[in-house]
Amino acid sequence: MGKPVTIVVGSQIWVENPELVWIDGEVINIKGEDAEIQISNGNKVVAKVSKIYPKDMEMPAGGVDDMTKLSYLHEPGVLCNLATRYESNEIYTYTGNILIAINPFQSLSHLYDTVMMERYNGVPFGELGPHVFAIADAAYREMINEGKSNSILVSGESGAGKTETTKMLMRYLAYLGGNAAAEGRTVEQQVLESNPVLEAFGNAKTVKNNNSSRFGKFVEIQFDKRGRISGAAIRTYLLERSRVCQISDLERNYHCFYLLCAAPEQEKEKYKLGDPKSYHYLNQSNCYQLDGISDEHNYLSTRRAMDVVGISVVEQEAIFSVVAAILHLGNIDFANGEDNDSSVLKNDESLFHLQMTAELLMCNPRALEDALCKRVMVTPEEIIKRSLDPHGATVSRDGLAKTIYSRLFDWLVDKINVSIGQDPSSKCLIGVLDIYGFESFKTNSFEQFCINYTNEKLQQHFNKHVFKSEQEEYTREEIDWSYIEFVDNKDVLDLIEQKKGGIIALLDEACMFPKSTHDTFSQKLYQTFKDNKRFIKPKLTRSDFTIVHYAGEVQYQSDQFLDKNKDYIVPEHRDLLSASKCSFVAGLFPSLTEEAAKSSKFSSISSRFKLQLQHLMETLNATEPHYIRCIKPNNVLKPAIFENINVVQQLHSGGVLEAVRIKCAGYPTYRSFFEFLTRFRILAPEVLKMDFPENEACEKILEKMGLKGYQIGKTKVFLRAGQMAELDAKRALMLGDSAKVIQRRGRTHITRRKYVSIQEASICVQSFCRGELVRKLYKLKKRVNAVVKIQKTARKRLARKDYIKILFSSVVLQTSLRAMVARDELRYRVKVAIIIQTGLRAMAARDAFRYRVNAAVIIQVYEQWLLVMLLDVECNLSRELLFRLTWKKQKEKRQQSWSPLCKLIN
Ligand SMILES: Nc1ncnc2c1ncn2[C@@H]1O[C@H](COP(=O)(O)OP(=O)(O)OP(=O)(O)O)[C@@H](O)[C@H]1O
Repeated sequence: MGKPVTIVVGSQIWVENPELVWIDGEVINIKGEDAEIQISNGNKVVAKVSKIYPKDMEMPAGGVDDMTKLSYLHEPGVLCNLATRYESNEIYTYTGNILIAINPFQSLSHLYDTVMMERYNGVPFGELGPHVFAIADAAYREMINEGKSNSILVSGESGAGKTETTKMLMRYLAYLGGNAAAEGRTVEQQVLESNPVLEAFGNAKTVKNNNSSRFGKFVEIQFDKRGRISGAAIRTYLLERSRVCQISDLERNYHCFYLLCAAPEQEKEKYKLGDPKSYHYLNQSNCYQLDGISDEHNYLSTRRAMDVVGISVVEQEAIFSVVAAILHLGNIDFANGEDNDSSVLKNDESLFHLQMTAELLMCNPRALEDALCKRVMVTPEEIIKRSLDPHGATVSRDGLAKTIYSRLFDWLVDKINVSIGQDPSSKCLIGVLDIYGFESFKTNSFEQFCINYTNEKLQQHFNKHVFKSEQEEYTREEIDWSYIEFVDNKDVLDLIEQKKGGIIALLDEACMFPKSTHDTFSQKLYQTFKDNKRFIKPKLTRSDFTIVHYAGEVQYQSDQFLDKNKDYIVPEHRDLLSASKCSFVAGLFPSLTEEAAKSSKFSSISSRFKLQLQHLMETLNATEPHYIRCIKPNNVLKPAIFENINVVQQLHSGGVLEAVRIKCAGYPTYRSFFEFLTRFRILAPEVLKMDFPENEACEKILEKMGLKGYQIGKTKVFLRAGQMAELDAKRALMLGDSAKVIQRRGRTHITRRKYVSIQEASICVQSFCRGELVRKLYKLKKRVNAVVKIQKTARKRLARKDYIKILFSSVVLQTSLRAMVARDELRYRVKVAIIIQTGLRAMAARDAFRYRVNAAVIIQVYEQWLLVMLLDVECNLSRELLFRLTWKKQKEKRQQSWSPLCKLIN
């Protein structure tokens, strides 16, 4: 781990926290060895300076896709990066070339579709984001290009996603190396379809995983020269046999039992099967159904998969007969027999199940009962048949069930292997290892011992590989790495597997010695390993022992070690089944002579397992390994929950933090010259001014900072653990000082700008206000004017209306008056005229009268005149003329007196 080196007041750091494992905060005070920290949840804590780690404040918000890009490669940094990425559903992250896969517990189908496969096909490693396809692609390319076998090791705790990851790997490899136009069952189809078959018989629901593989698996995919899949082989490791007879609550037995109980009625009838609740091997737990899973449907798909992998219908019938026989076998109960320590079938029900078991296994029911209730003891003198008490018979029954099931499983694996076929001419293979991760429970038995032993083996392989790849990087960069210490767990492995005096050897020895008990075995262990640092005798127990594994201490309970280690089949059981009339059942139990020929020596589960592991390690050592570490982010199996405590534990047990430690033992941080100069030029600006080559410039900076032990490679600067932090701390100080100046100037600038802008703003506001006021005033004035105008117009209209009214009235008045006057005048004139006319007429009449009178006078005169005058004519004429002149003058005088009246009339 990168040691915290330079922590100063103001440093951003990580400090231990009981709930979150690590929490970030800021150092606010340092007193000697103690630092006072303001943590991000608002509290203050005091911690030892040596126990706090610097936080990378320049880490991108979404985290980095490769842990080696972290400036500080330490546990909190790794954890924070994983949590950040998981939050945005980035479930894959590299640590160098190790892929960390965090179980999303939700379908992310877009990550695994054909488009994604096409994207990753042939793309150099690291060019695209971290992905399981990238690992498979790298393995495939390496195999094709360098002609070297590769292996992909997938590990993690139960439910972490190993099997899912393995399936994705196999799908991708089948995509890369598949025969597109092949007819019938192709090898890759068979390899892929072997999964559901193995899962049906080797997987079960546990509290940790609804589909937990109860065995380890190494799938070798063989390729021909053109990179096409030409064969495959599946090796399995350590099937959990005890599950067949014993299950805890909330767990289930192997899926195949439930699938068969959900088979179509006519099939169930054939095997005389009923409800799962009626079978002892299934009803020890109350869990029968899995949420969202249909056993009925899975039964049919398992049968289909069996067809694809080449298991004939007859063989399938035989397989399910054996599965049904095991269920019936479990229901055979025993009661005390007549003799002491003897047993008999408990009741008719047991008899029925015994008969069904015998029928399905095609063996003699009597012989089956004998095999369960009796033991044959061979002594040098004679062969004795001894009865077993009910408990002994039950143990014998369970032993038989376990043996039959494990042999059935081995047969399935062999069959799949034969059916898929191996390619003897293949030179290259890709092996995919899906193996149980490190386990540490409250009670740890023989199974956990074997599992943890496997993990120690794989850890050693992992350490060597990580160490080697580190060395390769150093060699590429031509730097000296000779003094880097190799982190090894050889001492734990020696403790377990050493030929002489290792735990396995002592266990085998105990198993061979008939009088051994777990107590004597434990005492032997305590005695032998009392000085071993990796072995602890726990206080307060008589037979437990603790091993200090690379991932932590595990306390084992040794009480069942001896029984579980015995790889032993009761001869009566073997004789019974090898004599079965069913060739399939007989084939599962080869006769003693054949088997004895195979192995004459004593065999124990642990030593057989050790041998298997040795073979596995040999295979792995001959390949180029790639590692995938699966992590289970929470125990509630729900998406989007990241429990730091769980994850840290798994990072430890999966060796990720060990890999980090190996890196830290060498040069955990390296940066290209450019990156280094970009980040640290501030520490020696004068160096950059002098135009040195990049490597010299880096060296000058490091010298100036007084660092020792770093190395300058061809393209990169390699720093020892903590040096990055030291440089960063100095950079932080310098940045701090510069920041103060910048801040001061900045603040001045900002304040000035603020002032100016406030000023401008206030002017703007003022002018706006003024404008607004004026606008309002103008508006008011405009309104007043408008009002005045309106008033004026209104008044005008009113006045005009009045005027018109008055005018009209006055005209009417005038007219009336004038009419009246005219009428009066007319009347007056008419009167006058009448008067005048009367007067005139009267005058005229008088004139006419006078005239006539005159005329008559004249005439009379004239006549007298004529008479008299004939004599005086002349005198008369003058008189006439005179008269006429006088009359005319009178007329004119009258006319003159009448003229004003005539005018008035006119
Ligand atoms: N990449 C993934 N995408 C979606 N779901 C996943 C993924 N990986 C795992 N899971 C979910 O997690 C469950 C457990 O995964 P899996 O069976 O692969 O775990 P495992 O590590 O093989 O466990 P065991 O050791 O018990 O067999 C799966 O059934 C699936 O629901």
